[in-house]
Amino acid sequence: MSGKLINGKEIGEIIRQSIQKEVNDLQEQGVTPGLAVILVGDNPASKTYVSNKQKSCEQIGIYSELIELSADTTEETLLNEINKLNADPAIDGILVQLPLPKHITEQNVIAAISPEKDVDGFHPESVGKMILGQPTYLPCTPYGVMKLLEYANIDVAGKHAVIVGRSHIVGVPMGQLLLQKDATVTYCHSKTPDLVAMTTQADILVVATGRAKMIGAEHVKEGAVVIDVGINRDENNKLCGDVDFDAVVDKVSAITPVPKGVGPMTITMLLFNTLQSAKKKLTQDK
Ligand SMILES: Nc1nc(=O)c2c([nH]1)NC[C@@H]1CN(c3ccc(C(=O)N[C@@H](CCC(=O)O)C(=O)O)cc3)C=[N+]21
Repeated sequence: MSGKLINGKEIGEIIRQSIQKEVNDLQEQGVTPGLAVILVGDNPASKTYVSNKQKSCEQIGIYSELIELSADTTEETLLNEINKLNADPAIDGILVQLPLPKHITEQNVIAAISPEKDVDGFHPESVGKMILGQPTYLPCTPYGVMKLLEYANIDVAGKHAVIVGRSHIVGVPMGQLLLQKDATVTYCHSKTPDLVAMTTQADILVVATGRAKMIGAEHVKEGAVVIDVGINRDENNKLCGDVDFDAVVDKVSAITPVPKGVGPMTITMLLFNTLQSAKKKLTQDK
């Protein structure tokens, strides 16, 4: 049973050790990677995520800057802040915590981030390059999932990967990255008429819907690999995924838990992308 668990905390830790080594090397050359996080409003979940990101930066020697703006901040003010960070040589990566208040148009904000500092990989230029398979910042959550599969020795080529959820930040790029590793990819979403008929065909099932425990035993094929991207609170206010872990664990060959699954990998890949950005600065300056 224990061999089944894909531990994102442990795998993330292994990757962070090599990032930390590279950060140290960079610092010896006089470069400190810097990440700016902009938080608009005071959503408690967002605050927790942001403080996790900051702690992780601190731990491995990445400079981090938090810009906190009130919930009624105008789009114009936010765009001004982004422009300042675009021009700030101490900042290699800019992350605007999503979701944003409704009066702000997310696409305008994402498009304002310099693609050179787009460590989330959300800018249209980054998305385009990802789809074309060109070097770019890959979105941290799908990238983290690919690393989990790699470290868990799960070969993707020729497998049928079924993605549940079609968000621009997880579901859509997830399918793209799996496709690039030669998986056969099926996307499912809220308008899919017979979800069970689709998900039971999955060798690799990735769930990113934001609906607590929506995937049960009836959705999974015996021996499937299940990746749970969801982070929700259950009826007892306990952290849980989009997958009913207890219901499927005996049926699957491998599964990511929540917490300690995909979440820590998202942050790990954010640190990785920030390091890559800082490394570019080094070669450009010389
Ligand atoms: N521009 C932007 N980029 C993001 O990457 C982004 C975002 N906005 N908005 C919100 C989501 C969510 N997200 C998480 C990252 C790590 C954990 C994480 O580390 N979770 C831990 C602990 C969770 C806990 O204790 O609350 C775990 O799953 O083990 C969770 C959630 C990044 N997001």
